[in-house]
Amino acid sequence: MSILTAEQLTITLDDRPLVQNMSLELDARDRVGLIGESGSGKSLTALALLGLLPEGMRVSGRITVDGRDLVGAPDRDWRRVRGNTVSMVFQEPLTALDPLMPIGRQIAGPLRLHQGLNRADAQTRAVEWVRRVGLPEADRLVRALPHEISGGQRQRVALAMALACRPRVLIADEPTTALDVTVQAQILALLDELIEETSVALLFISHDLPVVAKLAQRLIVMRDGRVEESGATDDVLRRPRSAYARHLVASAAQVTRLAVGTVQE
Ligand SMILES: Nc1ncnc2c1ncn2[C@@H]1O[C@H](COP(=O)(O)OP(=O)(O)OP(=O)(O)O)[C@@H](O)[C@H]1O
Repeated sequence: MSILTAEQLTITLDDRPLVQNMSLELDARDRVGLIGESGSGKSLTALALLGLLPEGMRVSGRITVDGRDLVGAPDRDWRRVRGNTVSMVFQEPLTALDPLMPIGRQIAGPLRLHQGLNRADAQTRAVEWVRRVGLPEADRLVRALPHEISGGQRQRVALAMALACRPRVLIADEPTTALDVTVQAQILALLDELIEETSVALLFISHDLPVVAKLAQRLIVMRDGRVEESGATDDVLRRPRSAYARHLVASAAQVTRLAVGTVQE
């Protein structure tokens, strides 16, 4: 049985469809990339999978976690899943972090809530995670507030928070878009290592095809709220079927050629 599925997922606001008939399936160790231009419905899909859609949006279709349909389920059922079975990181880590709480306590919070660890054990685990995500002086850093560390470090903390409870699915929505290119590459390499090590299934959302292609084995291409094309990453890159996917691949190839040209000059 798949861990997480969406079937015929449709999201509407005032009868206007924003996402239509979206389907996806995530099994253990799957790495799926969701790609499309701005406004294509990627983030709303992610929020729907977490039961976090803005007020007023309506969802139809099915979203199952371990076979159980959660569309229309009460928030207490979603809370049991969110941050536990299905976890997330977003573009701006500050949105996930409490500005007034030391980062160690923020990583420890979900461990106490979902895994029932006591304060001391949760804090010890938080220090281990801070170390694991490559942050220096973990013992000291757990006492820092989010604004006292850099953007890249904050995204490492967000990854630690997301993975500490050993979720089975990680949804990462543009997790490196706000970072500069060097830091972006470091976070992607860390993410790659962590998902390999923890066997977590990954849904990686981005508008940047080369970034997605590096991490994902399968791609889902969205446009105007619909799935335009999906398939193995290699197939989509080599033989894009839809005009839109061809355009994405051609633009990415052009950017790569330009970048290579710059290096050679
Ligand atoms: N809170 C909201 N209220 C009204 N419309 C919204 C809201 N959030 C998103 N939309 C609309 O839903 C559609 C899909 O948006 P979504 O944010 O999912 O796109 P996206 O592919 O994630 O884009 P981006 O890459 O810019 O984040 C867009 O037309 C957007 O304008």
